[in-house]
Amino acid sequence: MTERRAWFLTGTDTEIGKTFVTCALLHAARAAGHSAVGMKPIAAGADLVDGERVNEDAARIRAAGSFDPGLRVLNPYCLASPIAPHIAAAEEGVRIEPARILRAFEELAVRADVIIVEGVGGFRVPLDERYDTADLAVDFALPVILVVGMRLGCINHALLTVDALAARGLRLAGWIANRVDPAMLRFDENLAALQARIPAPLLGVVPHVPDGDPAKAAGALRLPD
Ligand SMILES: Nc1ncnc2c1ncn2[C@@H]1O[C@H](COP(=O)(O)OP(=O)(O)OP(=O)(O)O)[C@@H](O)[C@H]1O
Ligand SMILES: C[C@H](N)[C@H](N)CCCCCC(=O)O
Ligand SMILES: [Mg+2]
Repeated sequence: MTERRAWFLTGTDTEIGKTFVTCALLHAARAAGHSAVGMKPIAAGADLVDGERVNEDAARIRAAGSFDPGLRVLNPYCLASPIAPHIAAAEEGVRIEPARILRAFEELAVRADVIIVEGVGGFRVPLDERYDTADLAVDFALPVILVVGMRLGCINHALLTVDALAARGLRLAGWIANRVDPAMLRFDENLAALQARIPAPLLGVVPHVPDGDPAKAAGALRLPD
């Protein structure tokens, strides 16, 4: 039997390709013969489909997995507005309970040998007045994958995230450079600056895929050892 492996995937910001890379990693894992699923514990922004709230990230992650664990297992908290989640939750009177998220994770994890959990926004996004996504990563107790959205400003964001992970005792299993901005100037020099400073393996440089199909980026990536 294959050993179960799971990671918490975070990024340098919102809209930098966490979902894109999560899906590409799931495709890469499946191509290597693994049963692979993703999870989006908390999402902000939803459409109503047949009376059920569906978040776009959750739908993309659901489509990329080996099997469908059910939308509310894959995405236990789906808030309506595409805003900071603690504000969306407060507006709806929802309290985010970490225990419910961890139960859902166990439910899907028993059926897969590769699991990728996508955070929300960057690494320290509040979920209520005291708890944030860094606390959630600690509660998951998983090694972390960091997606760096390659655009001006990402070096600072990446290094702050690396420091924040270390401060919580989390292990950075690897990082991925995602070419979210294909027009970034001095790409190679920026990549070299990050490689020299991030104390973890580079798992891949994801090209800009014009049609946004993450399956086409799977070959540019590997899972952490
Ligand atoms: N390498 C890439 N090539 C082409 N398009 C990309 C790439 N990476 C990301 N994108 C596109 O950029 C947009 C933002 O990416 P994505 O939704 O994955 O970001 P995110 O970090 O998950 O955002 P959020 O914080 O909302 O979860 C999407 O439209 C996605 O398809
Ligand atoms: C709605 C959006 N796409 C993200 N899912 C939420 C990003 C929250 C960012 C909060 C912040 O750091 O200011
Ligand atoms: Mg996302």
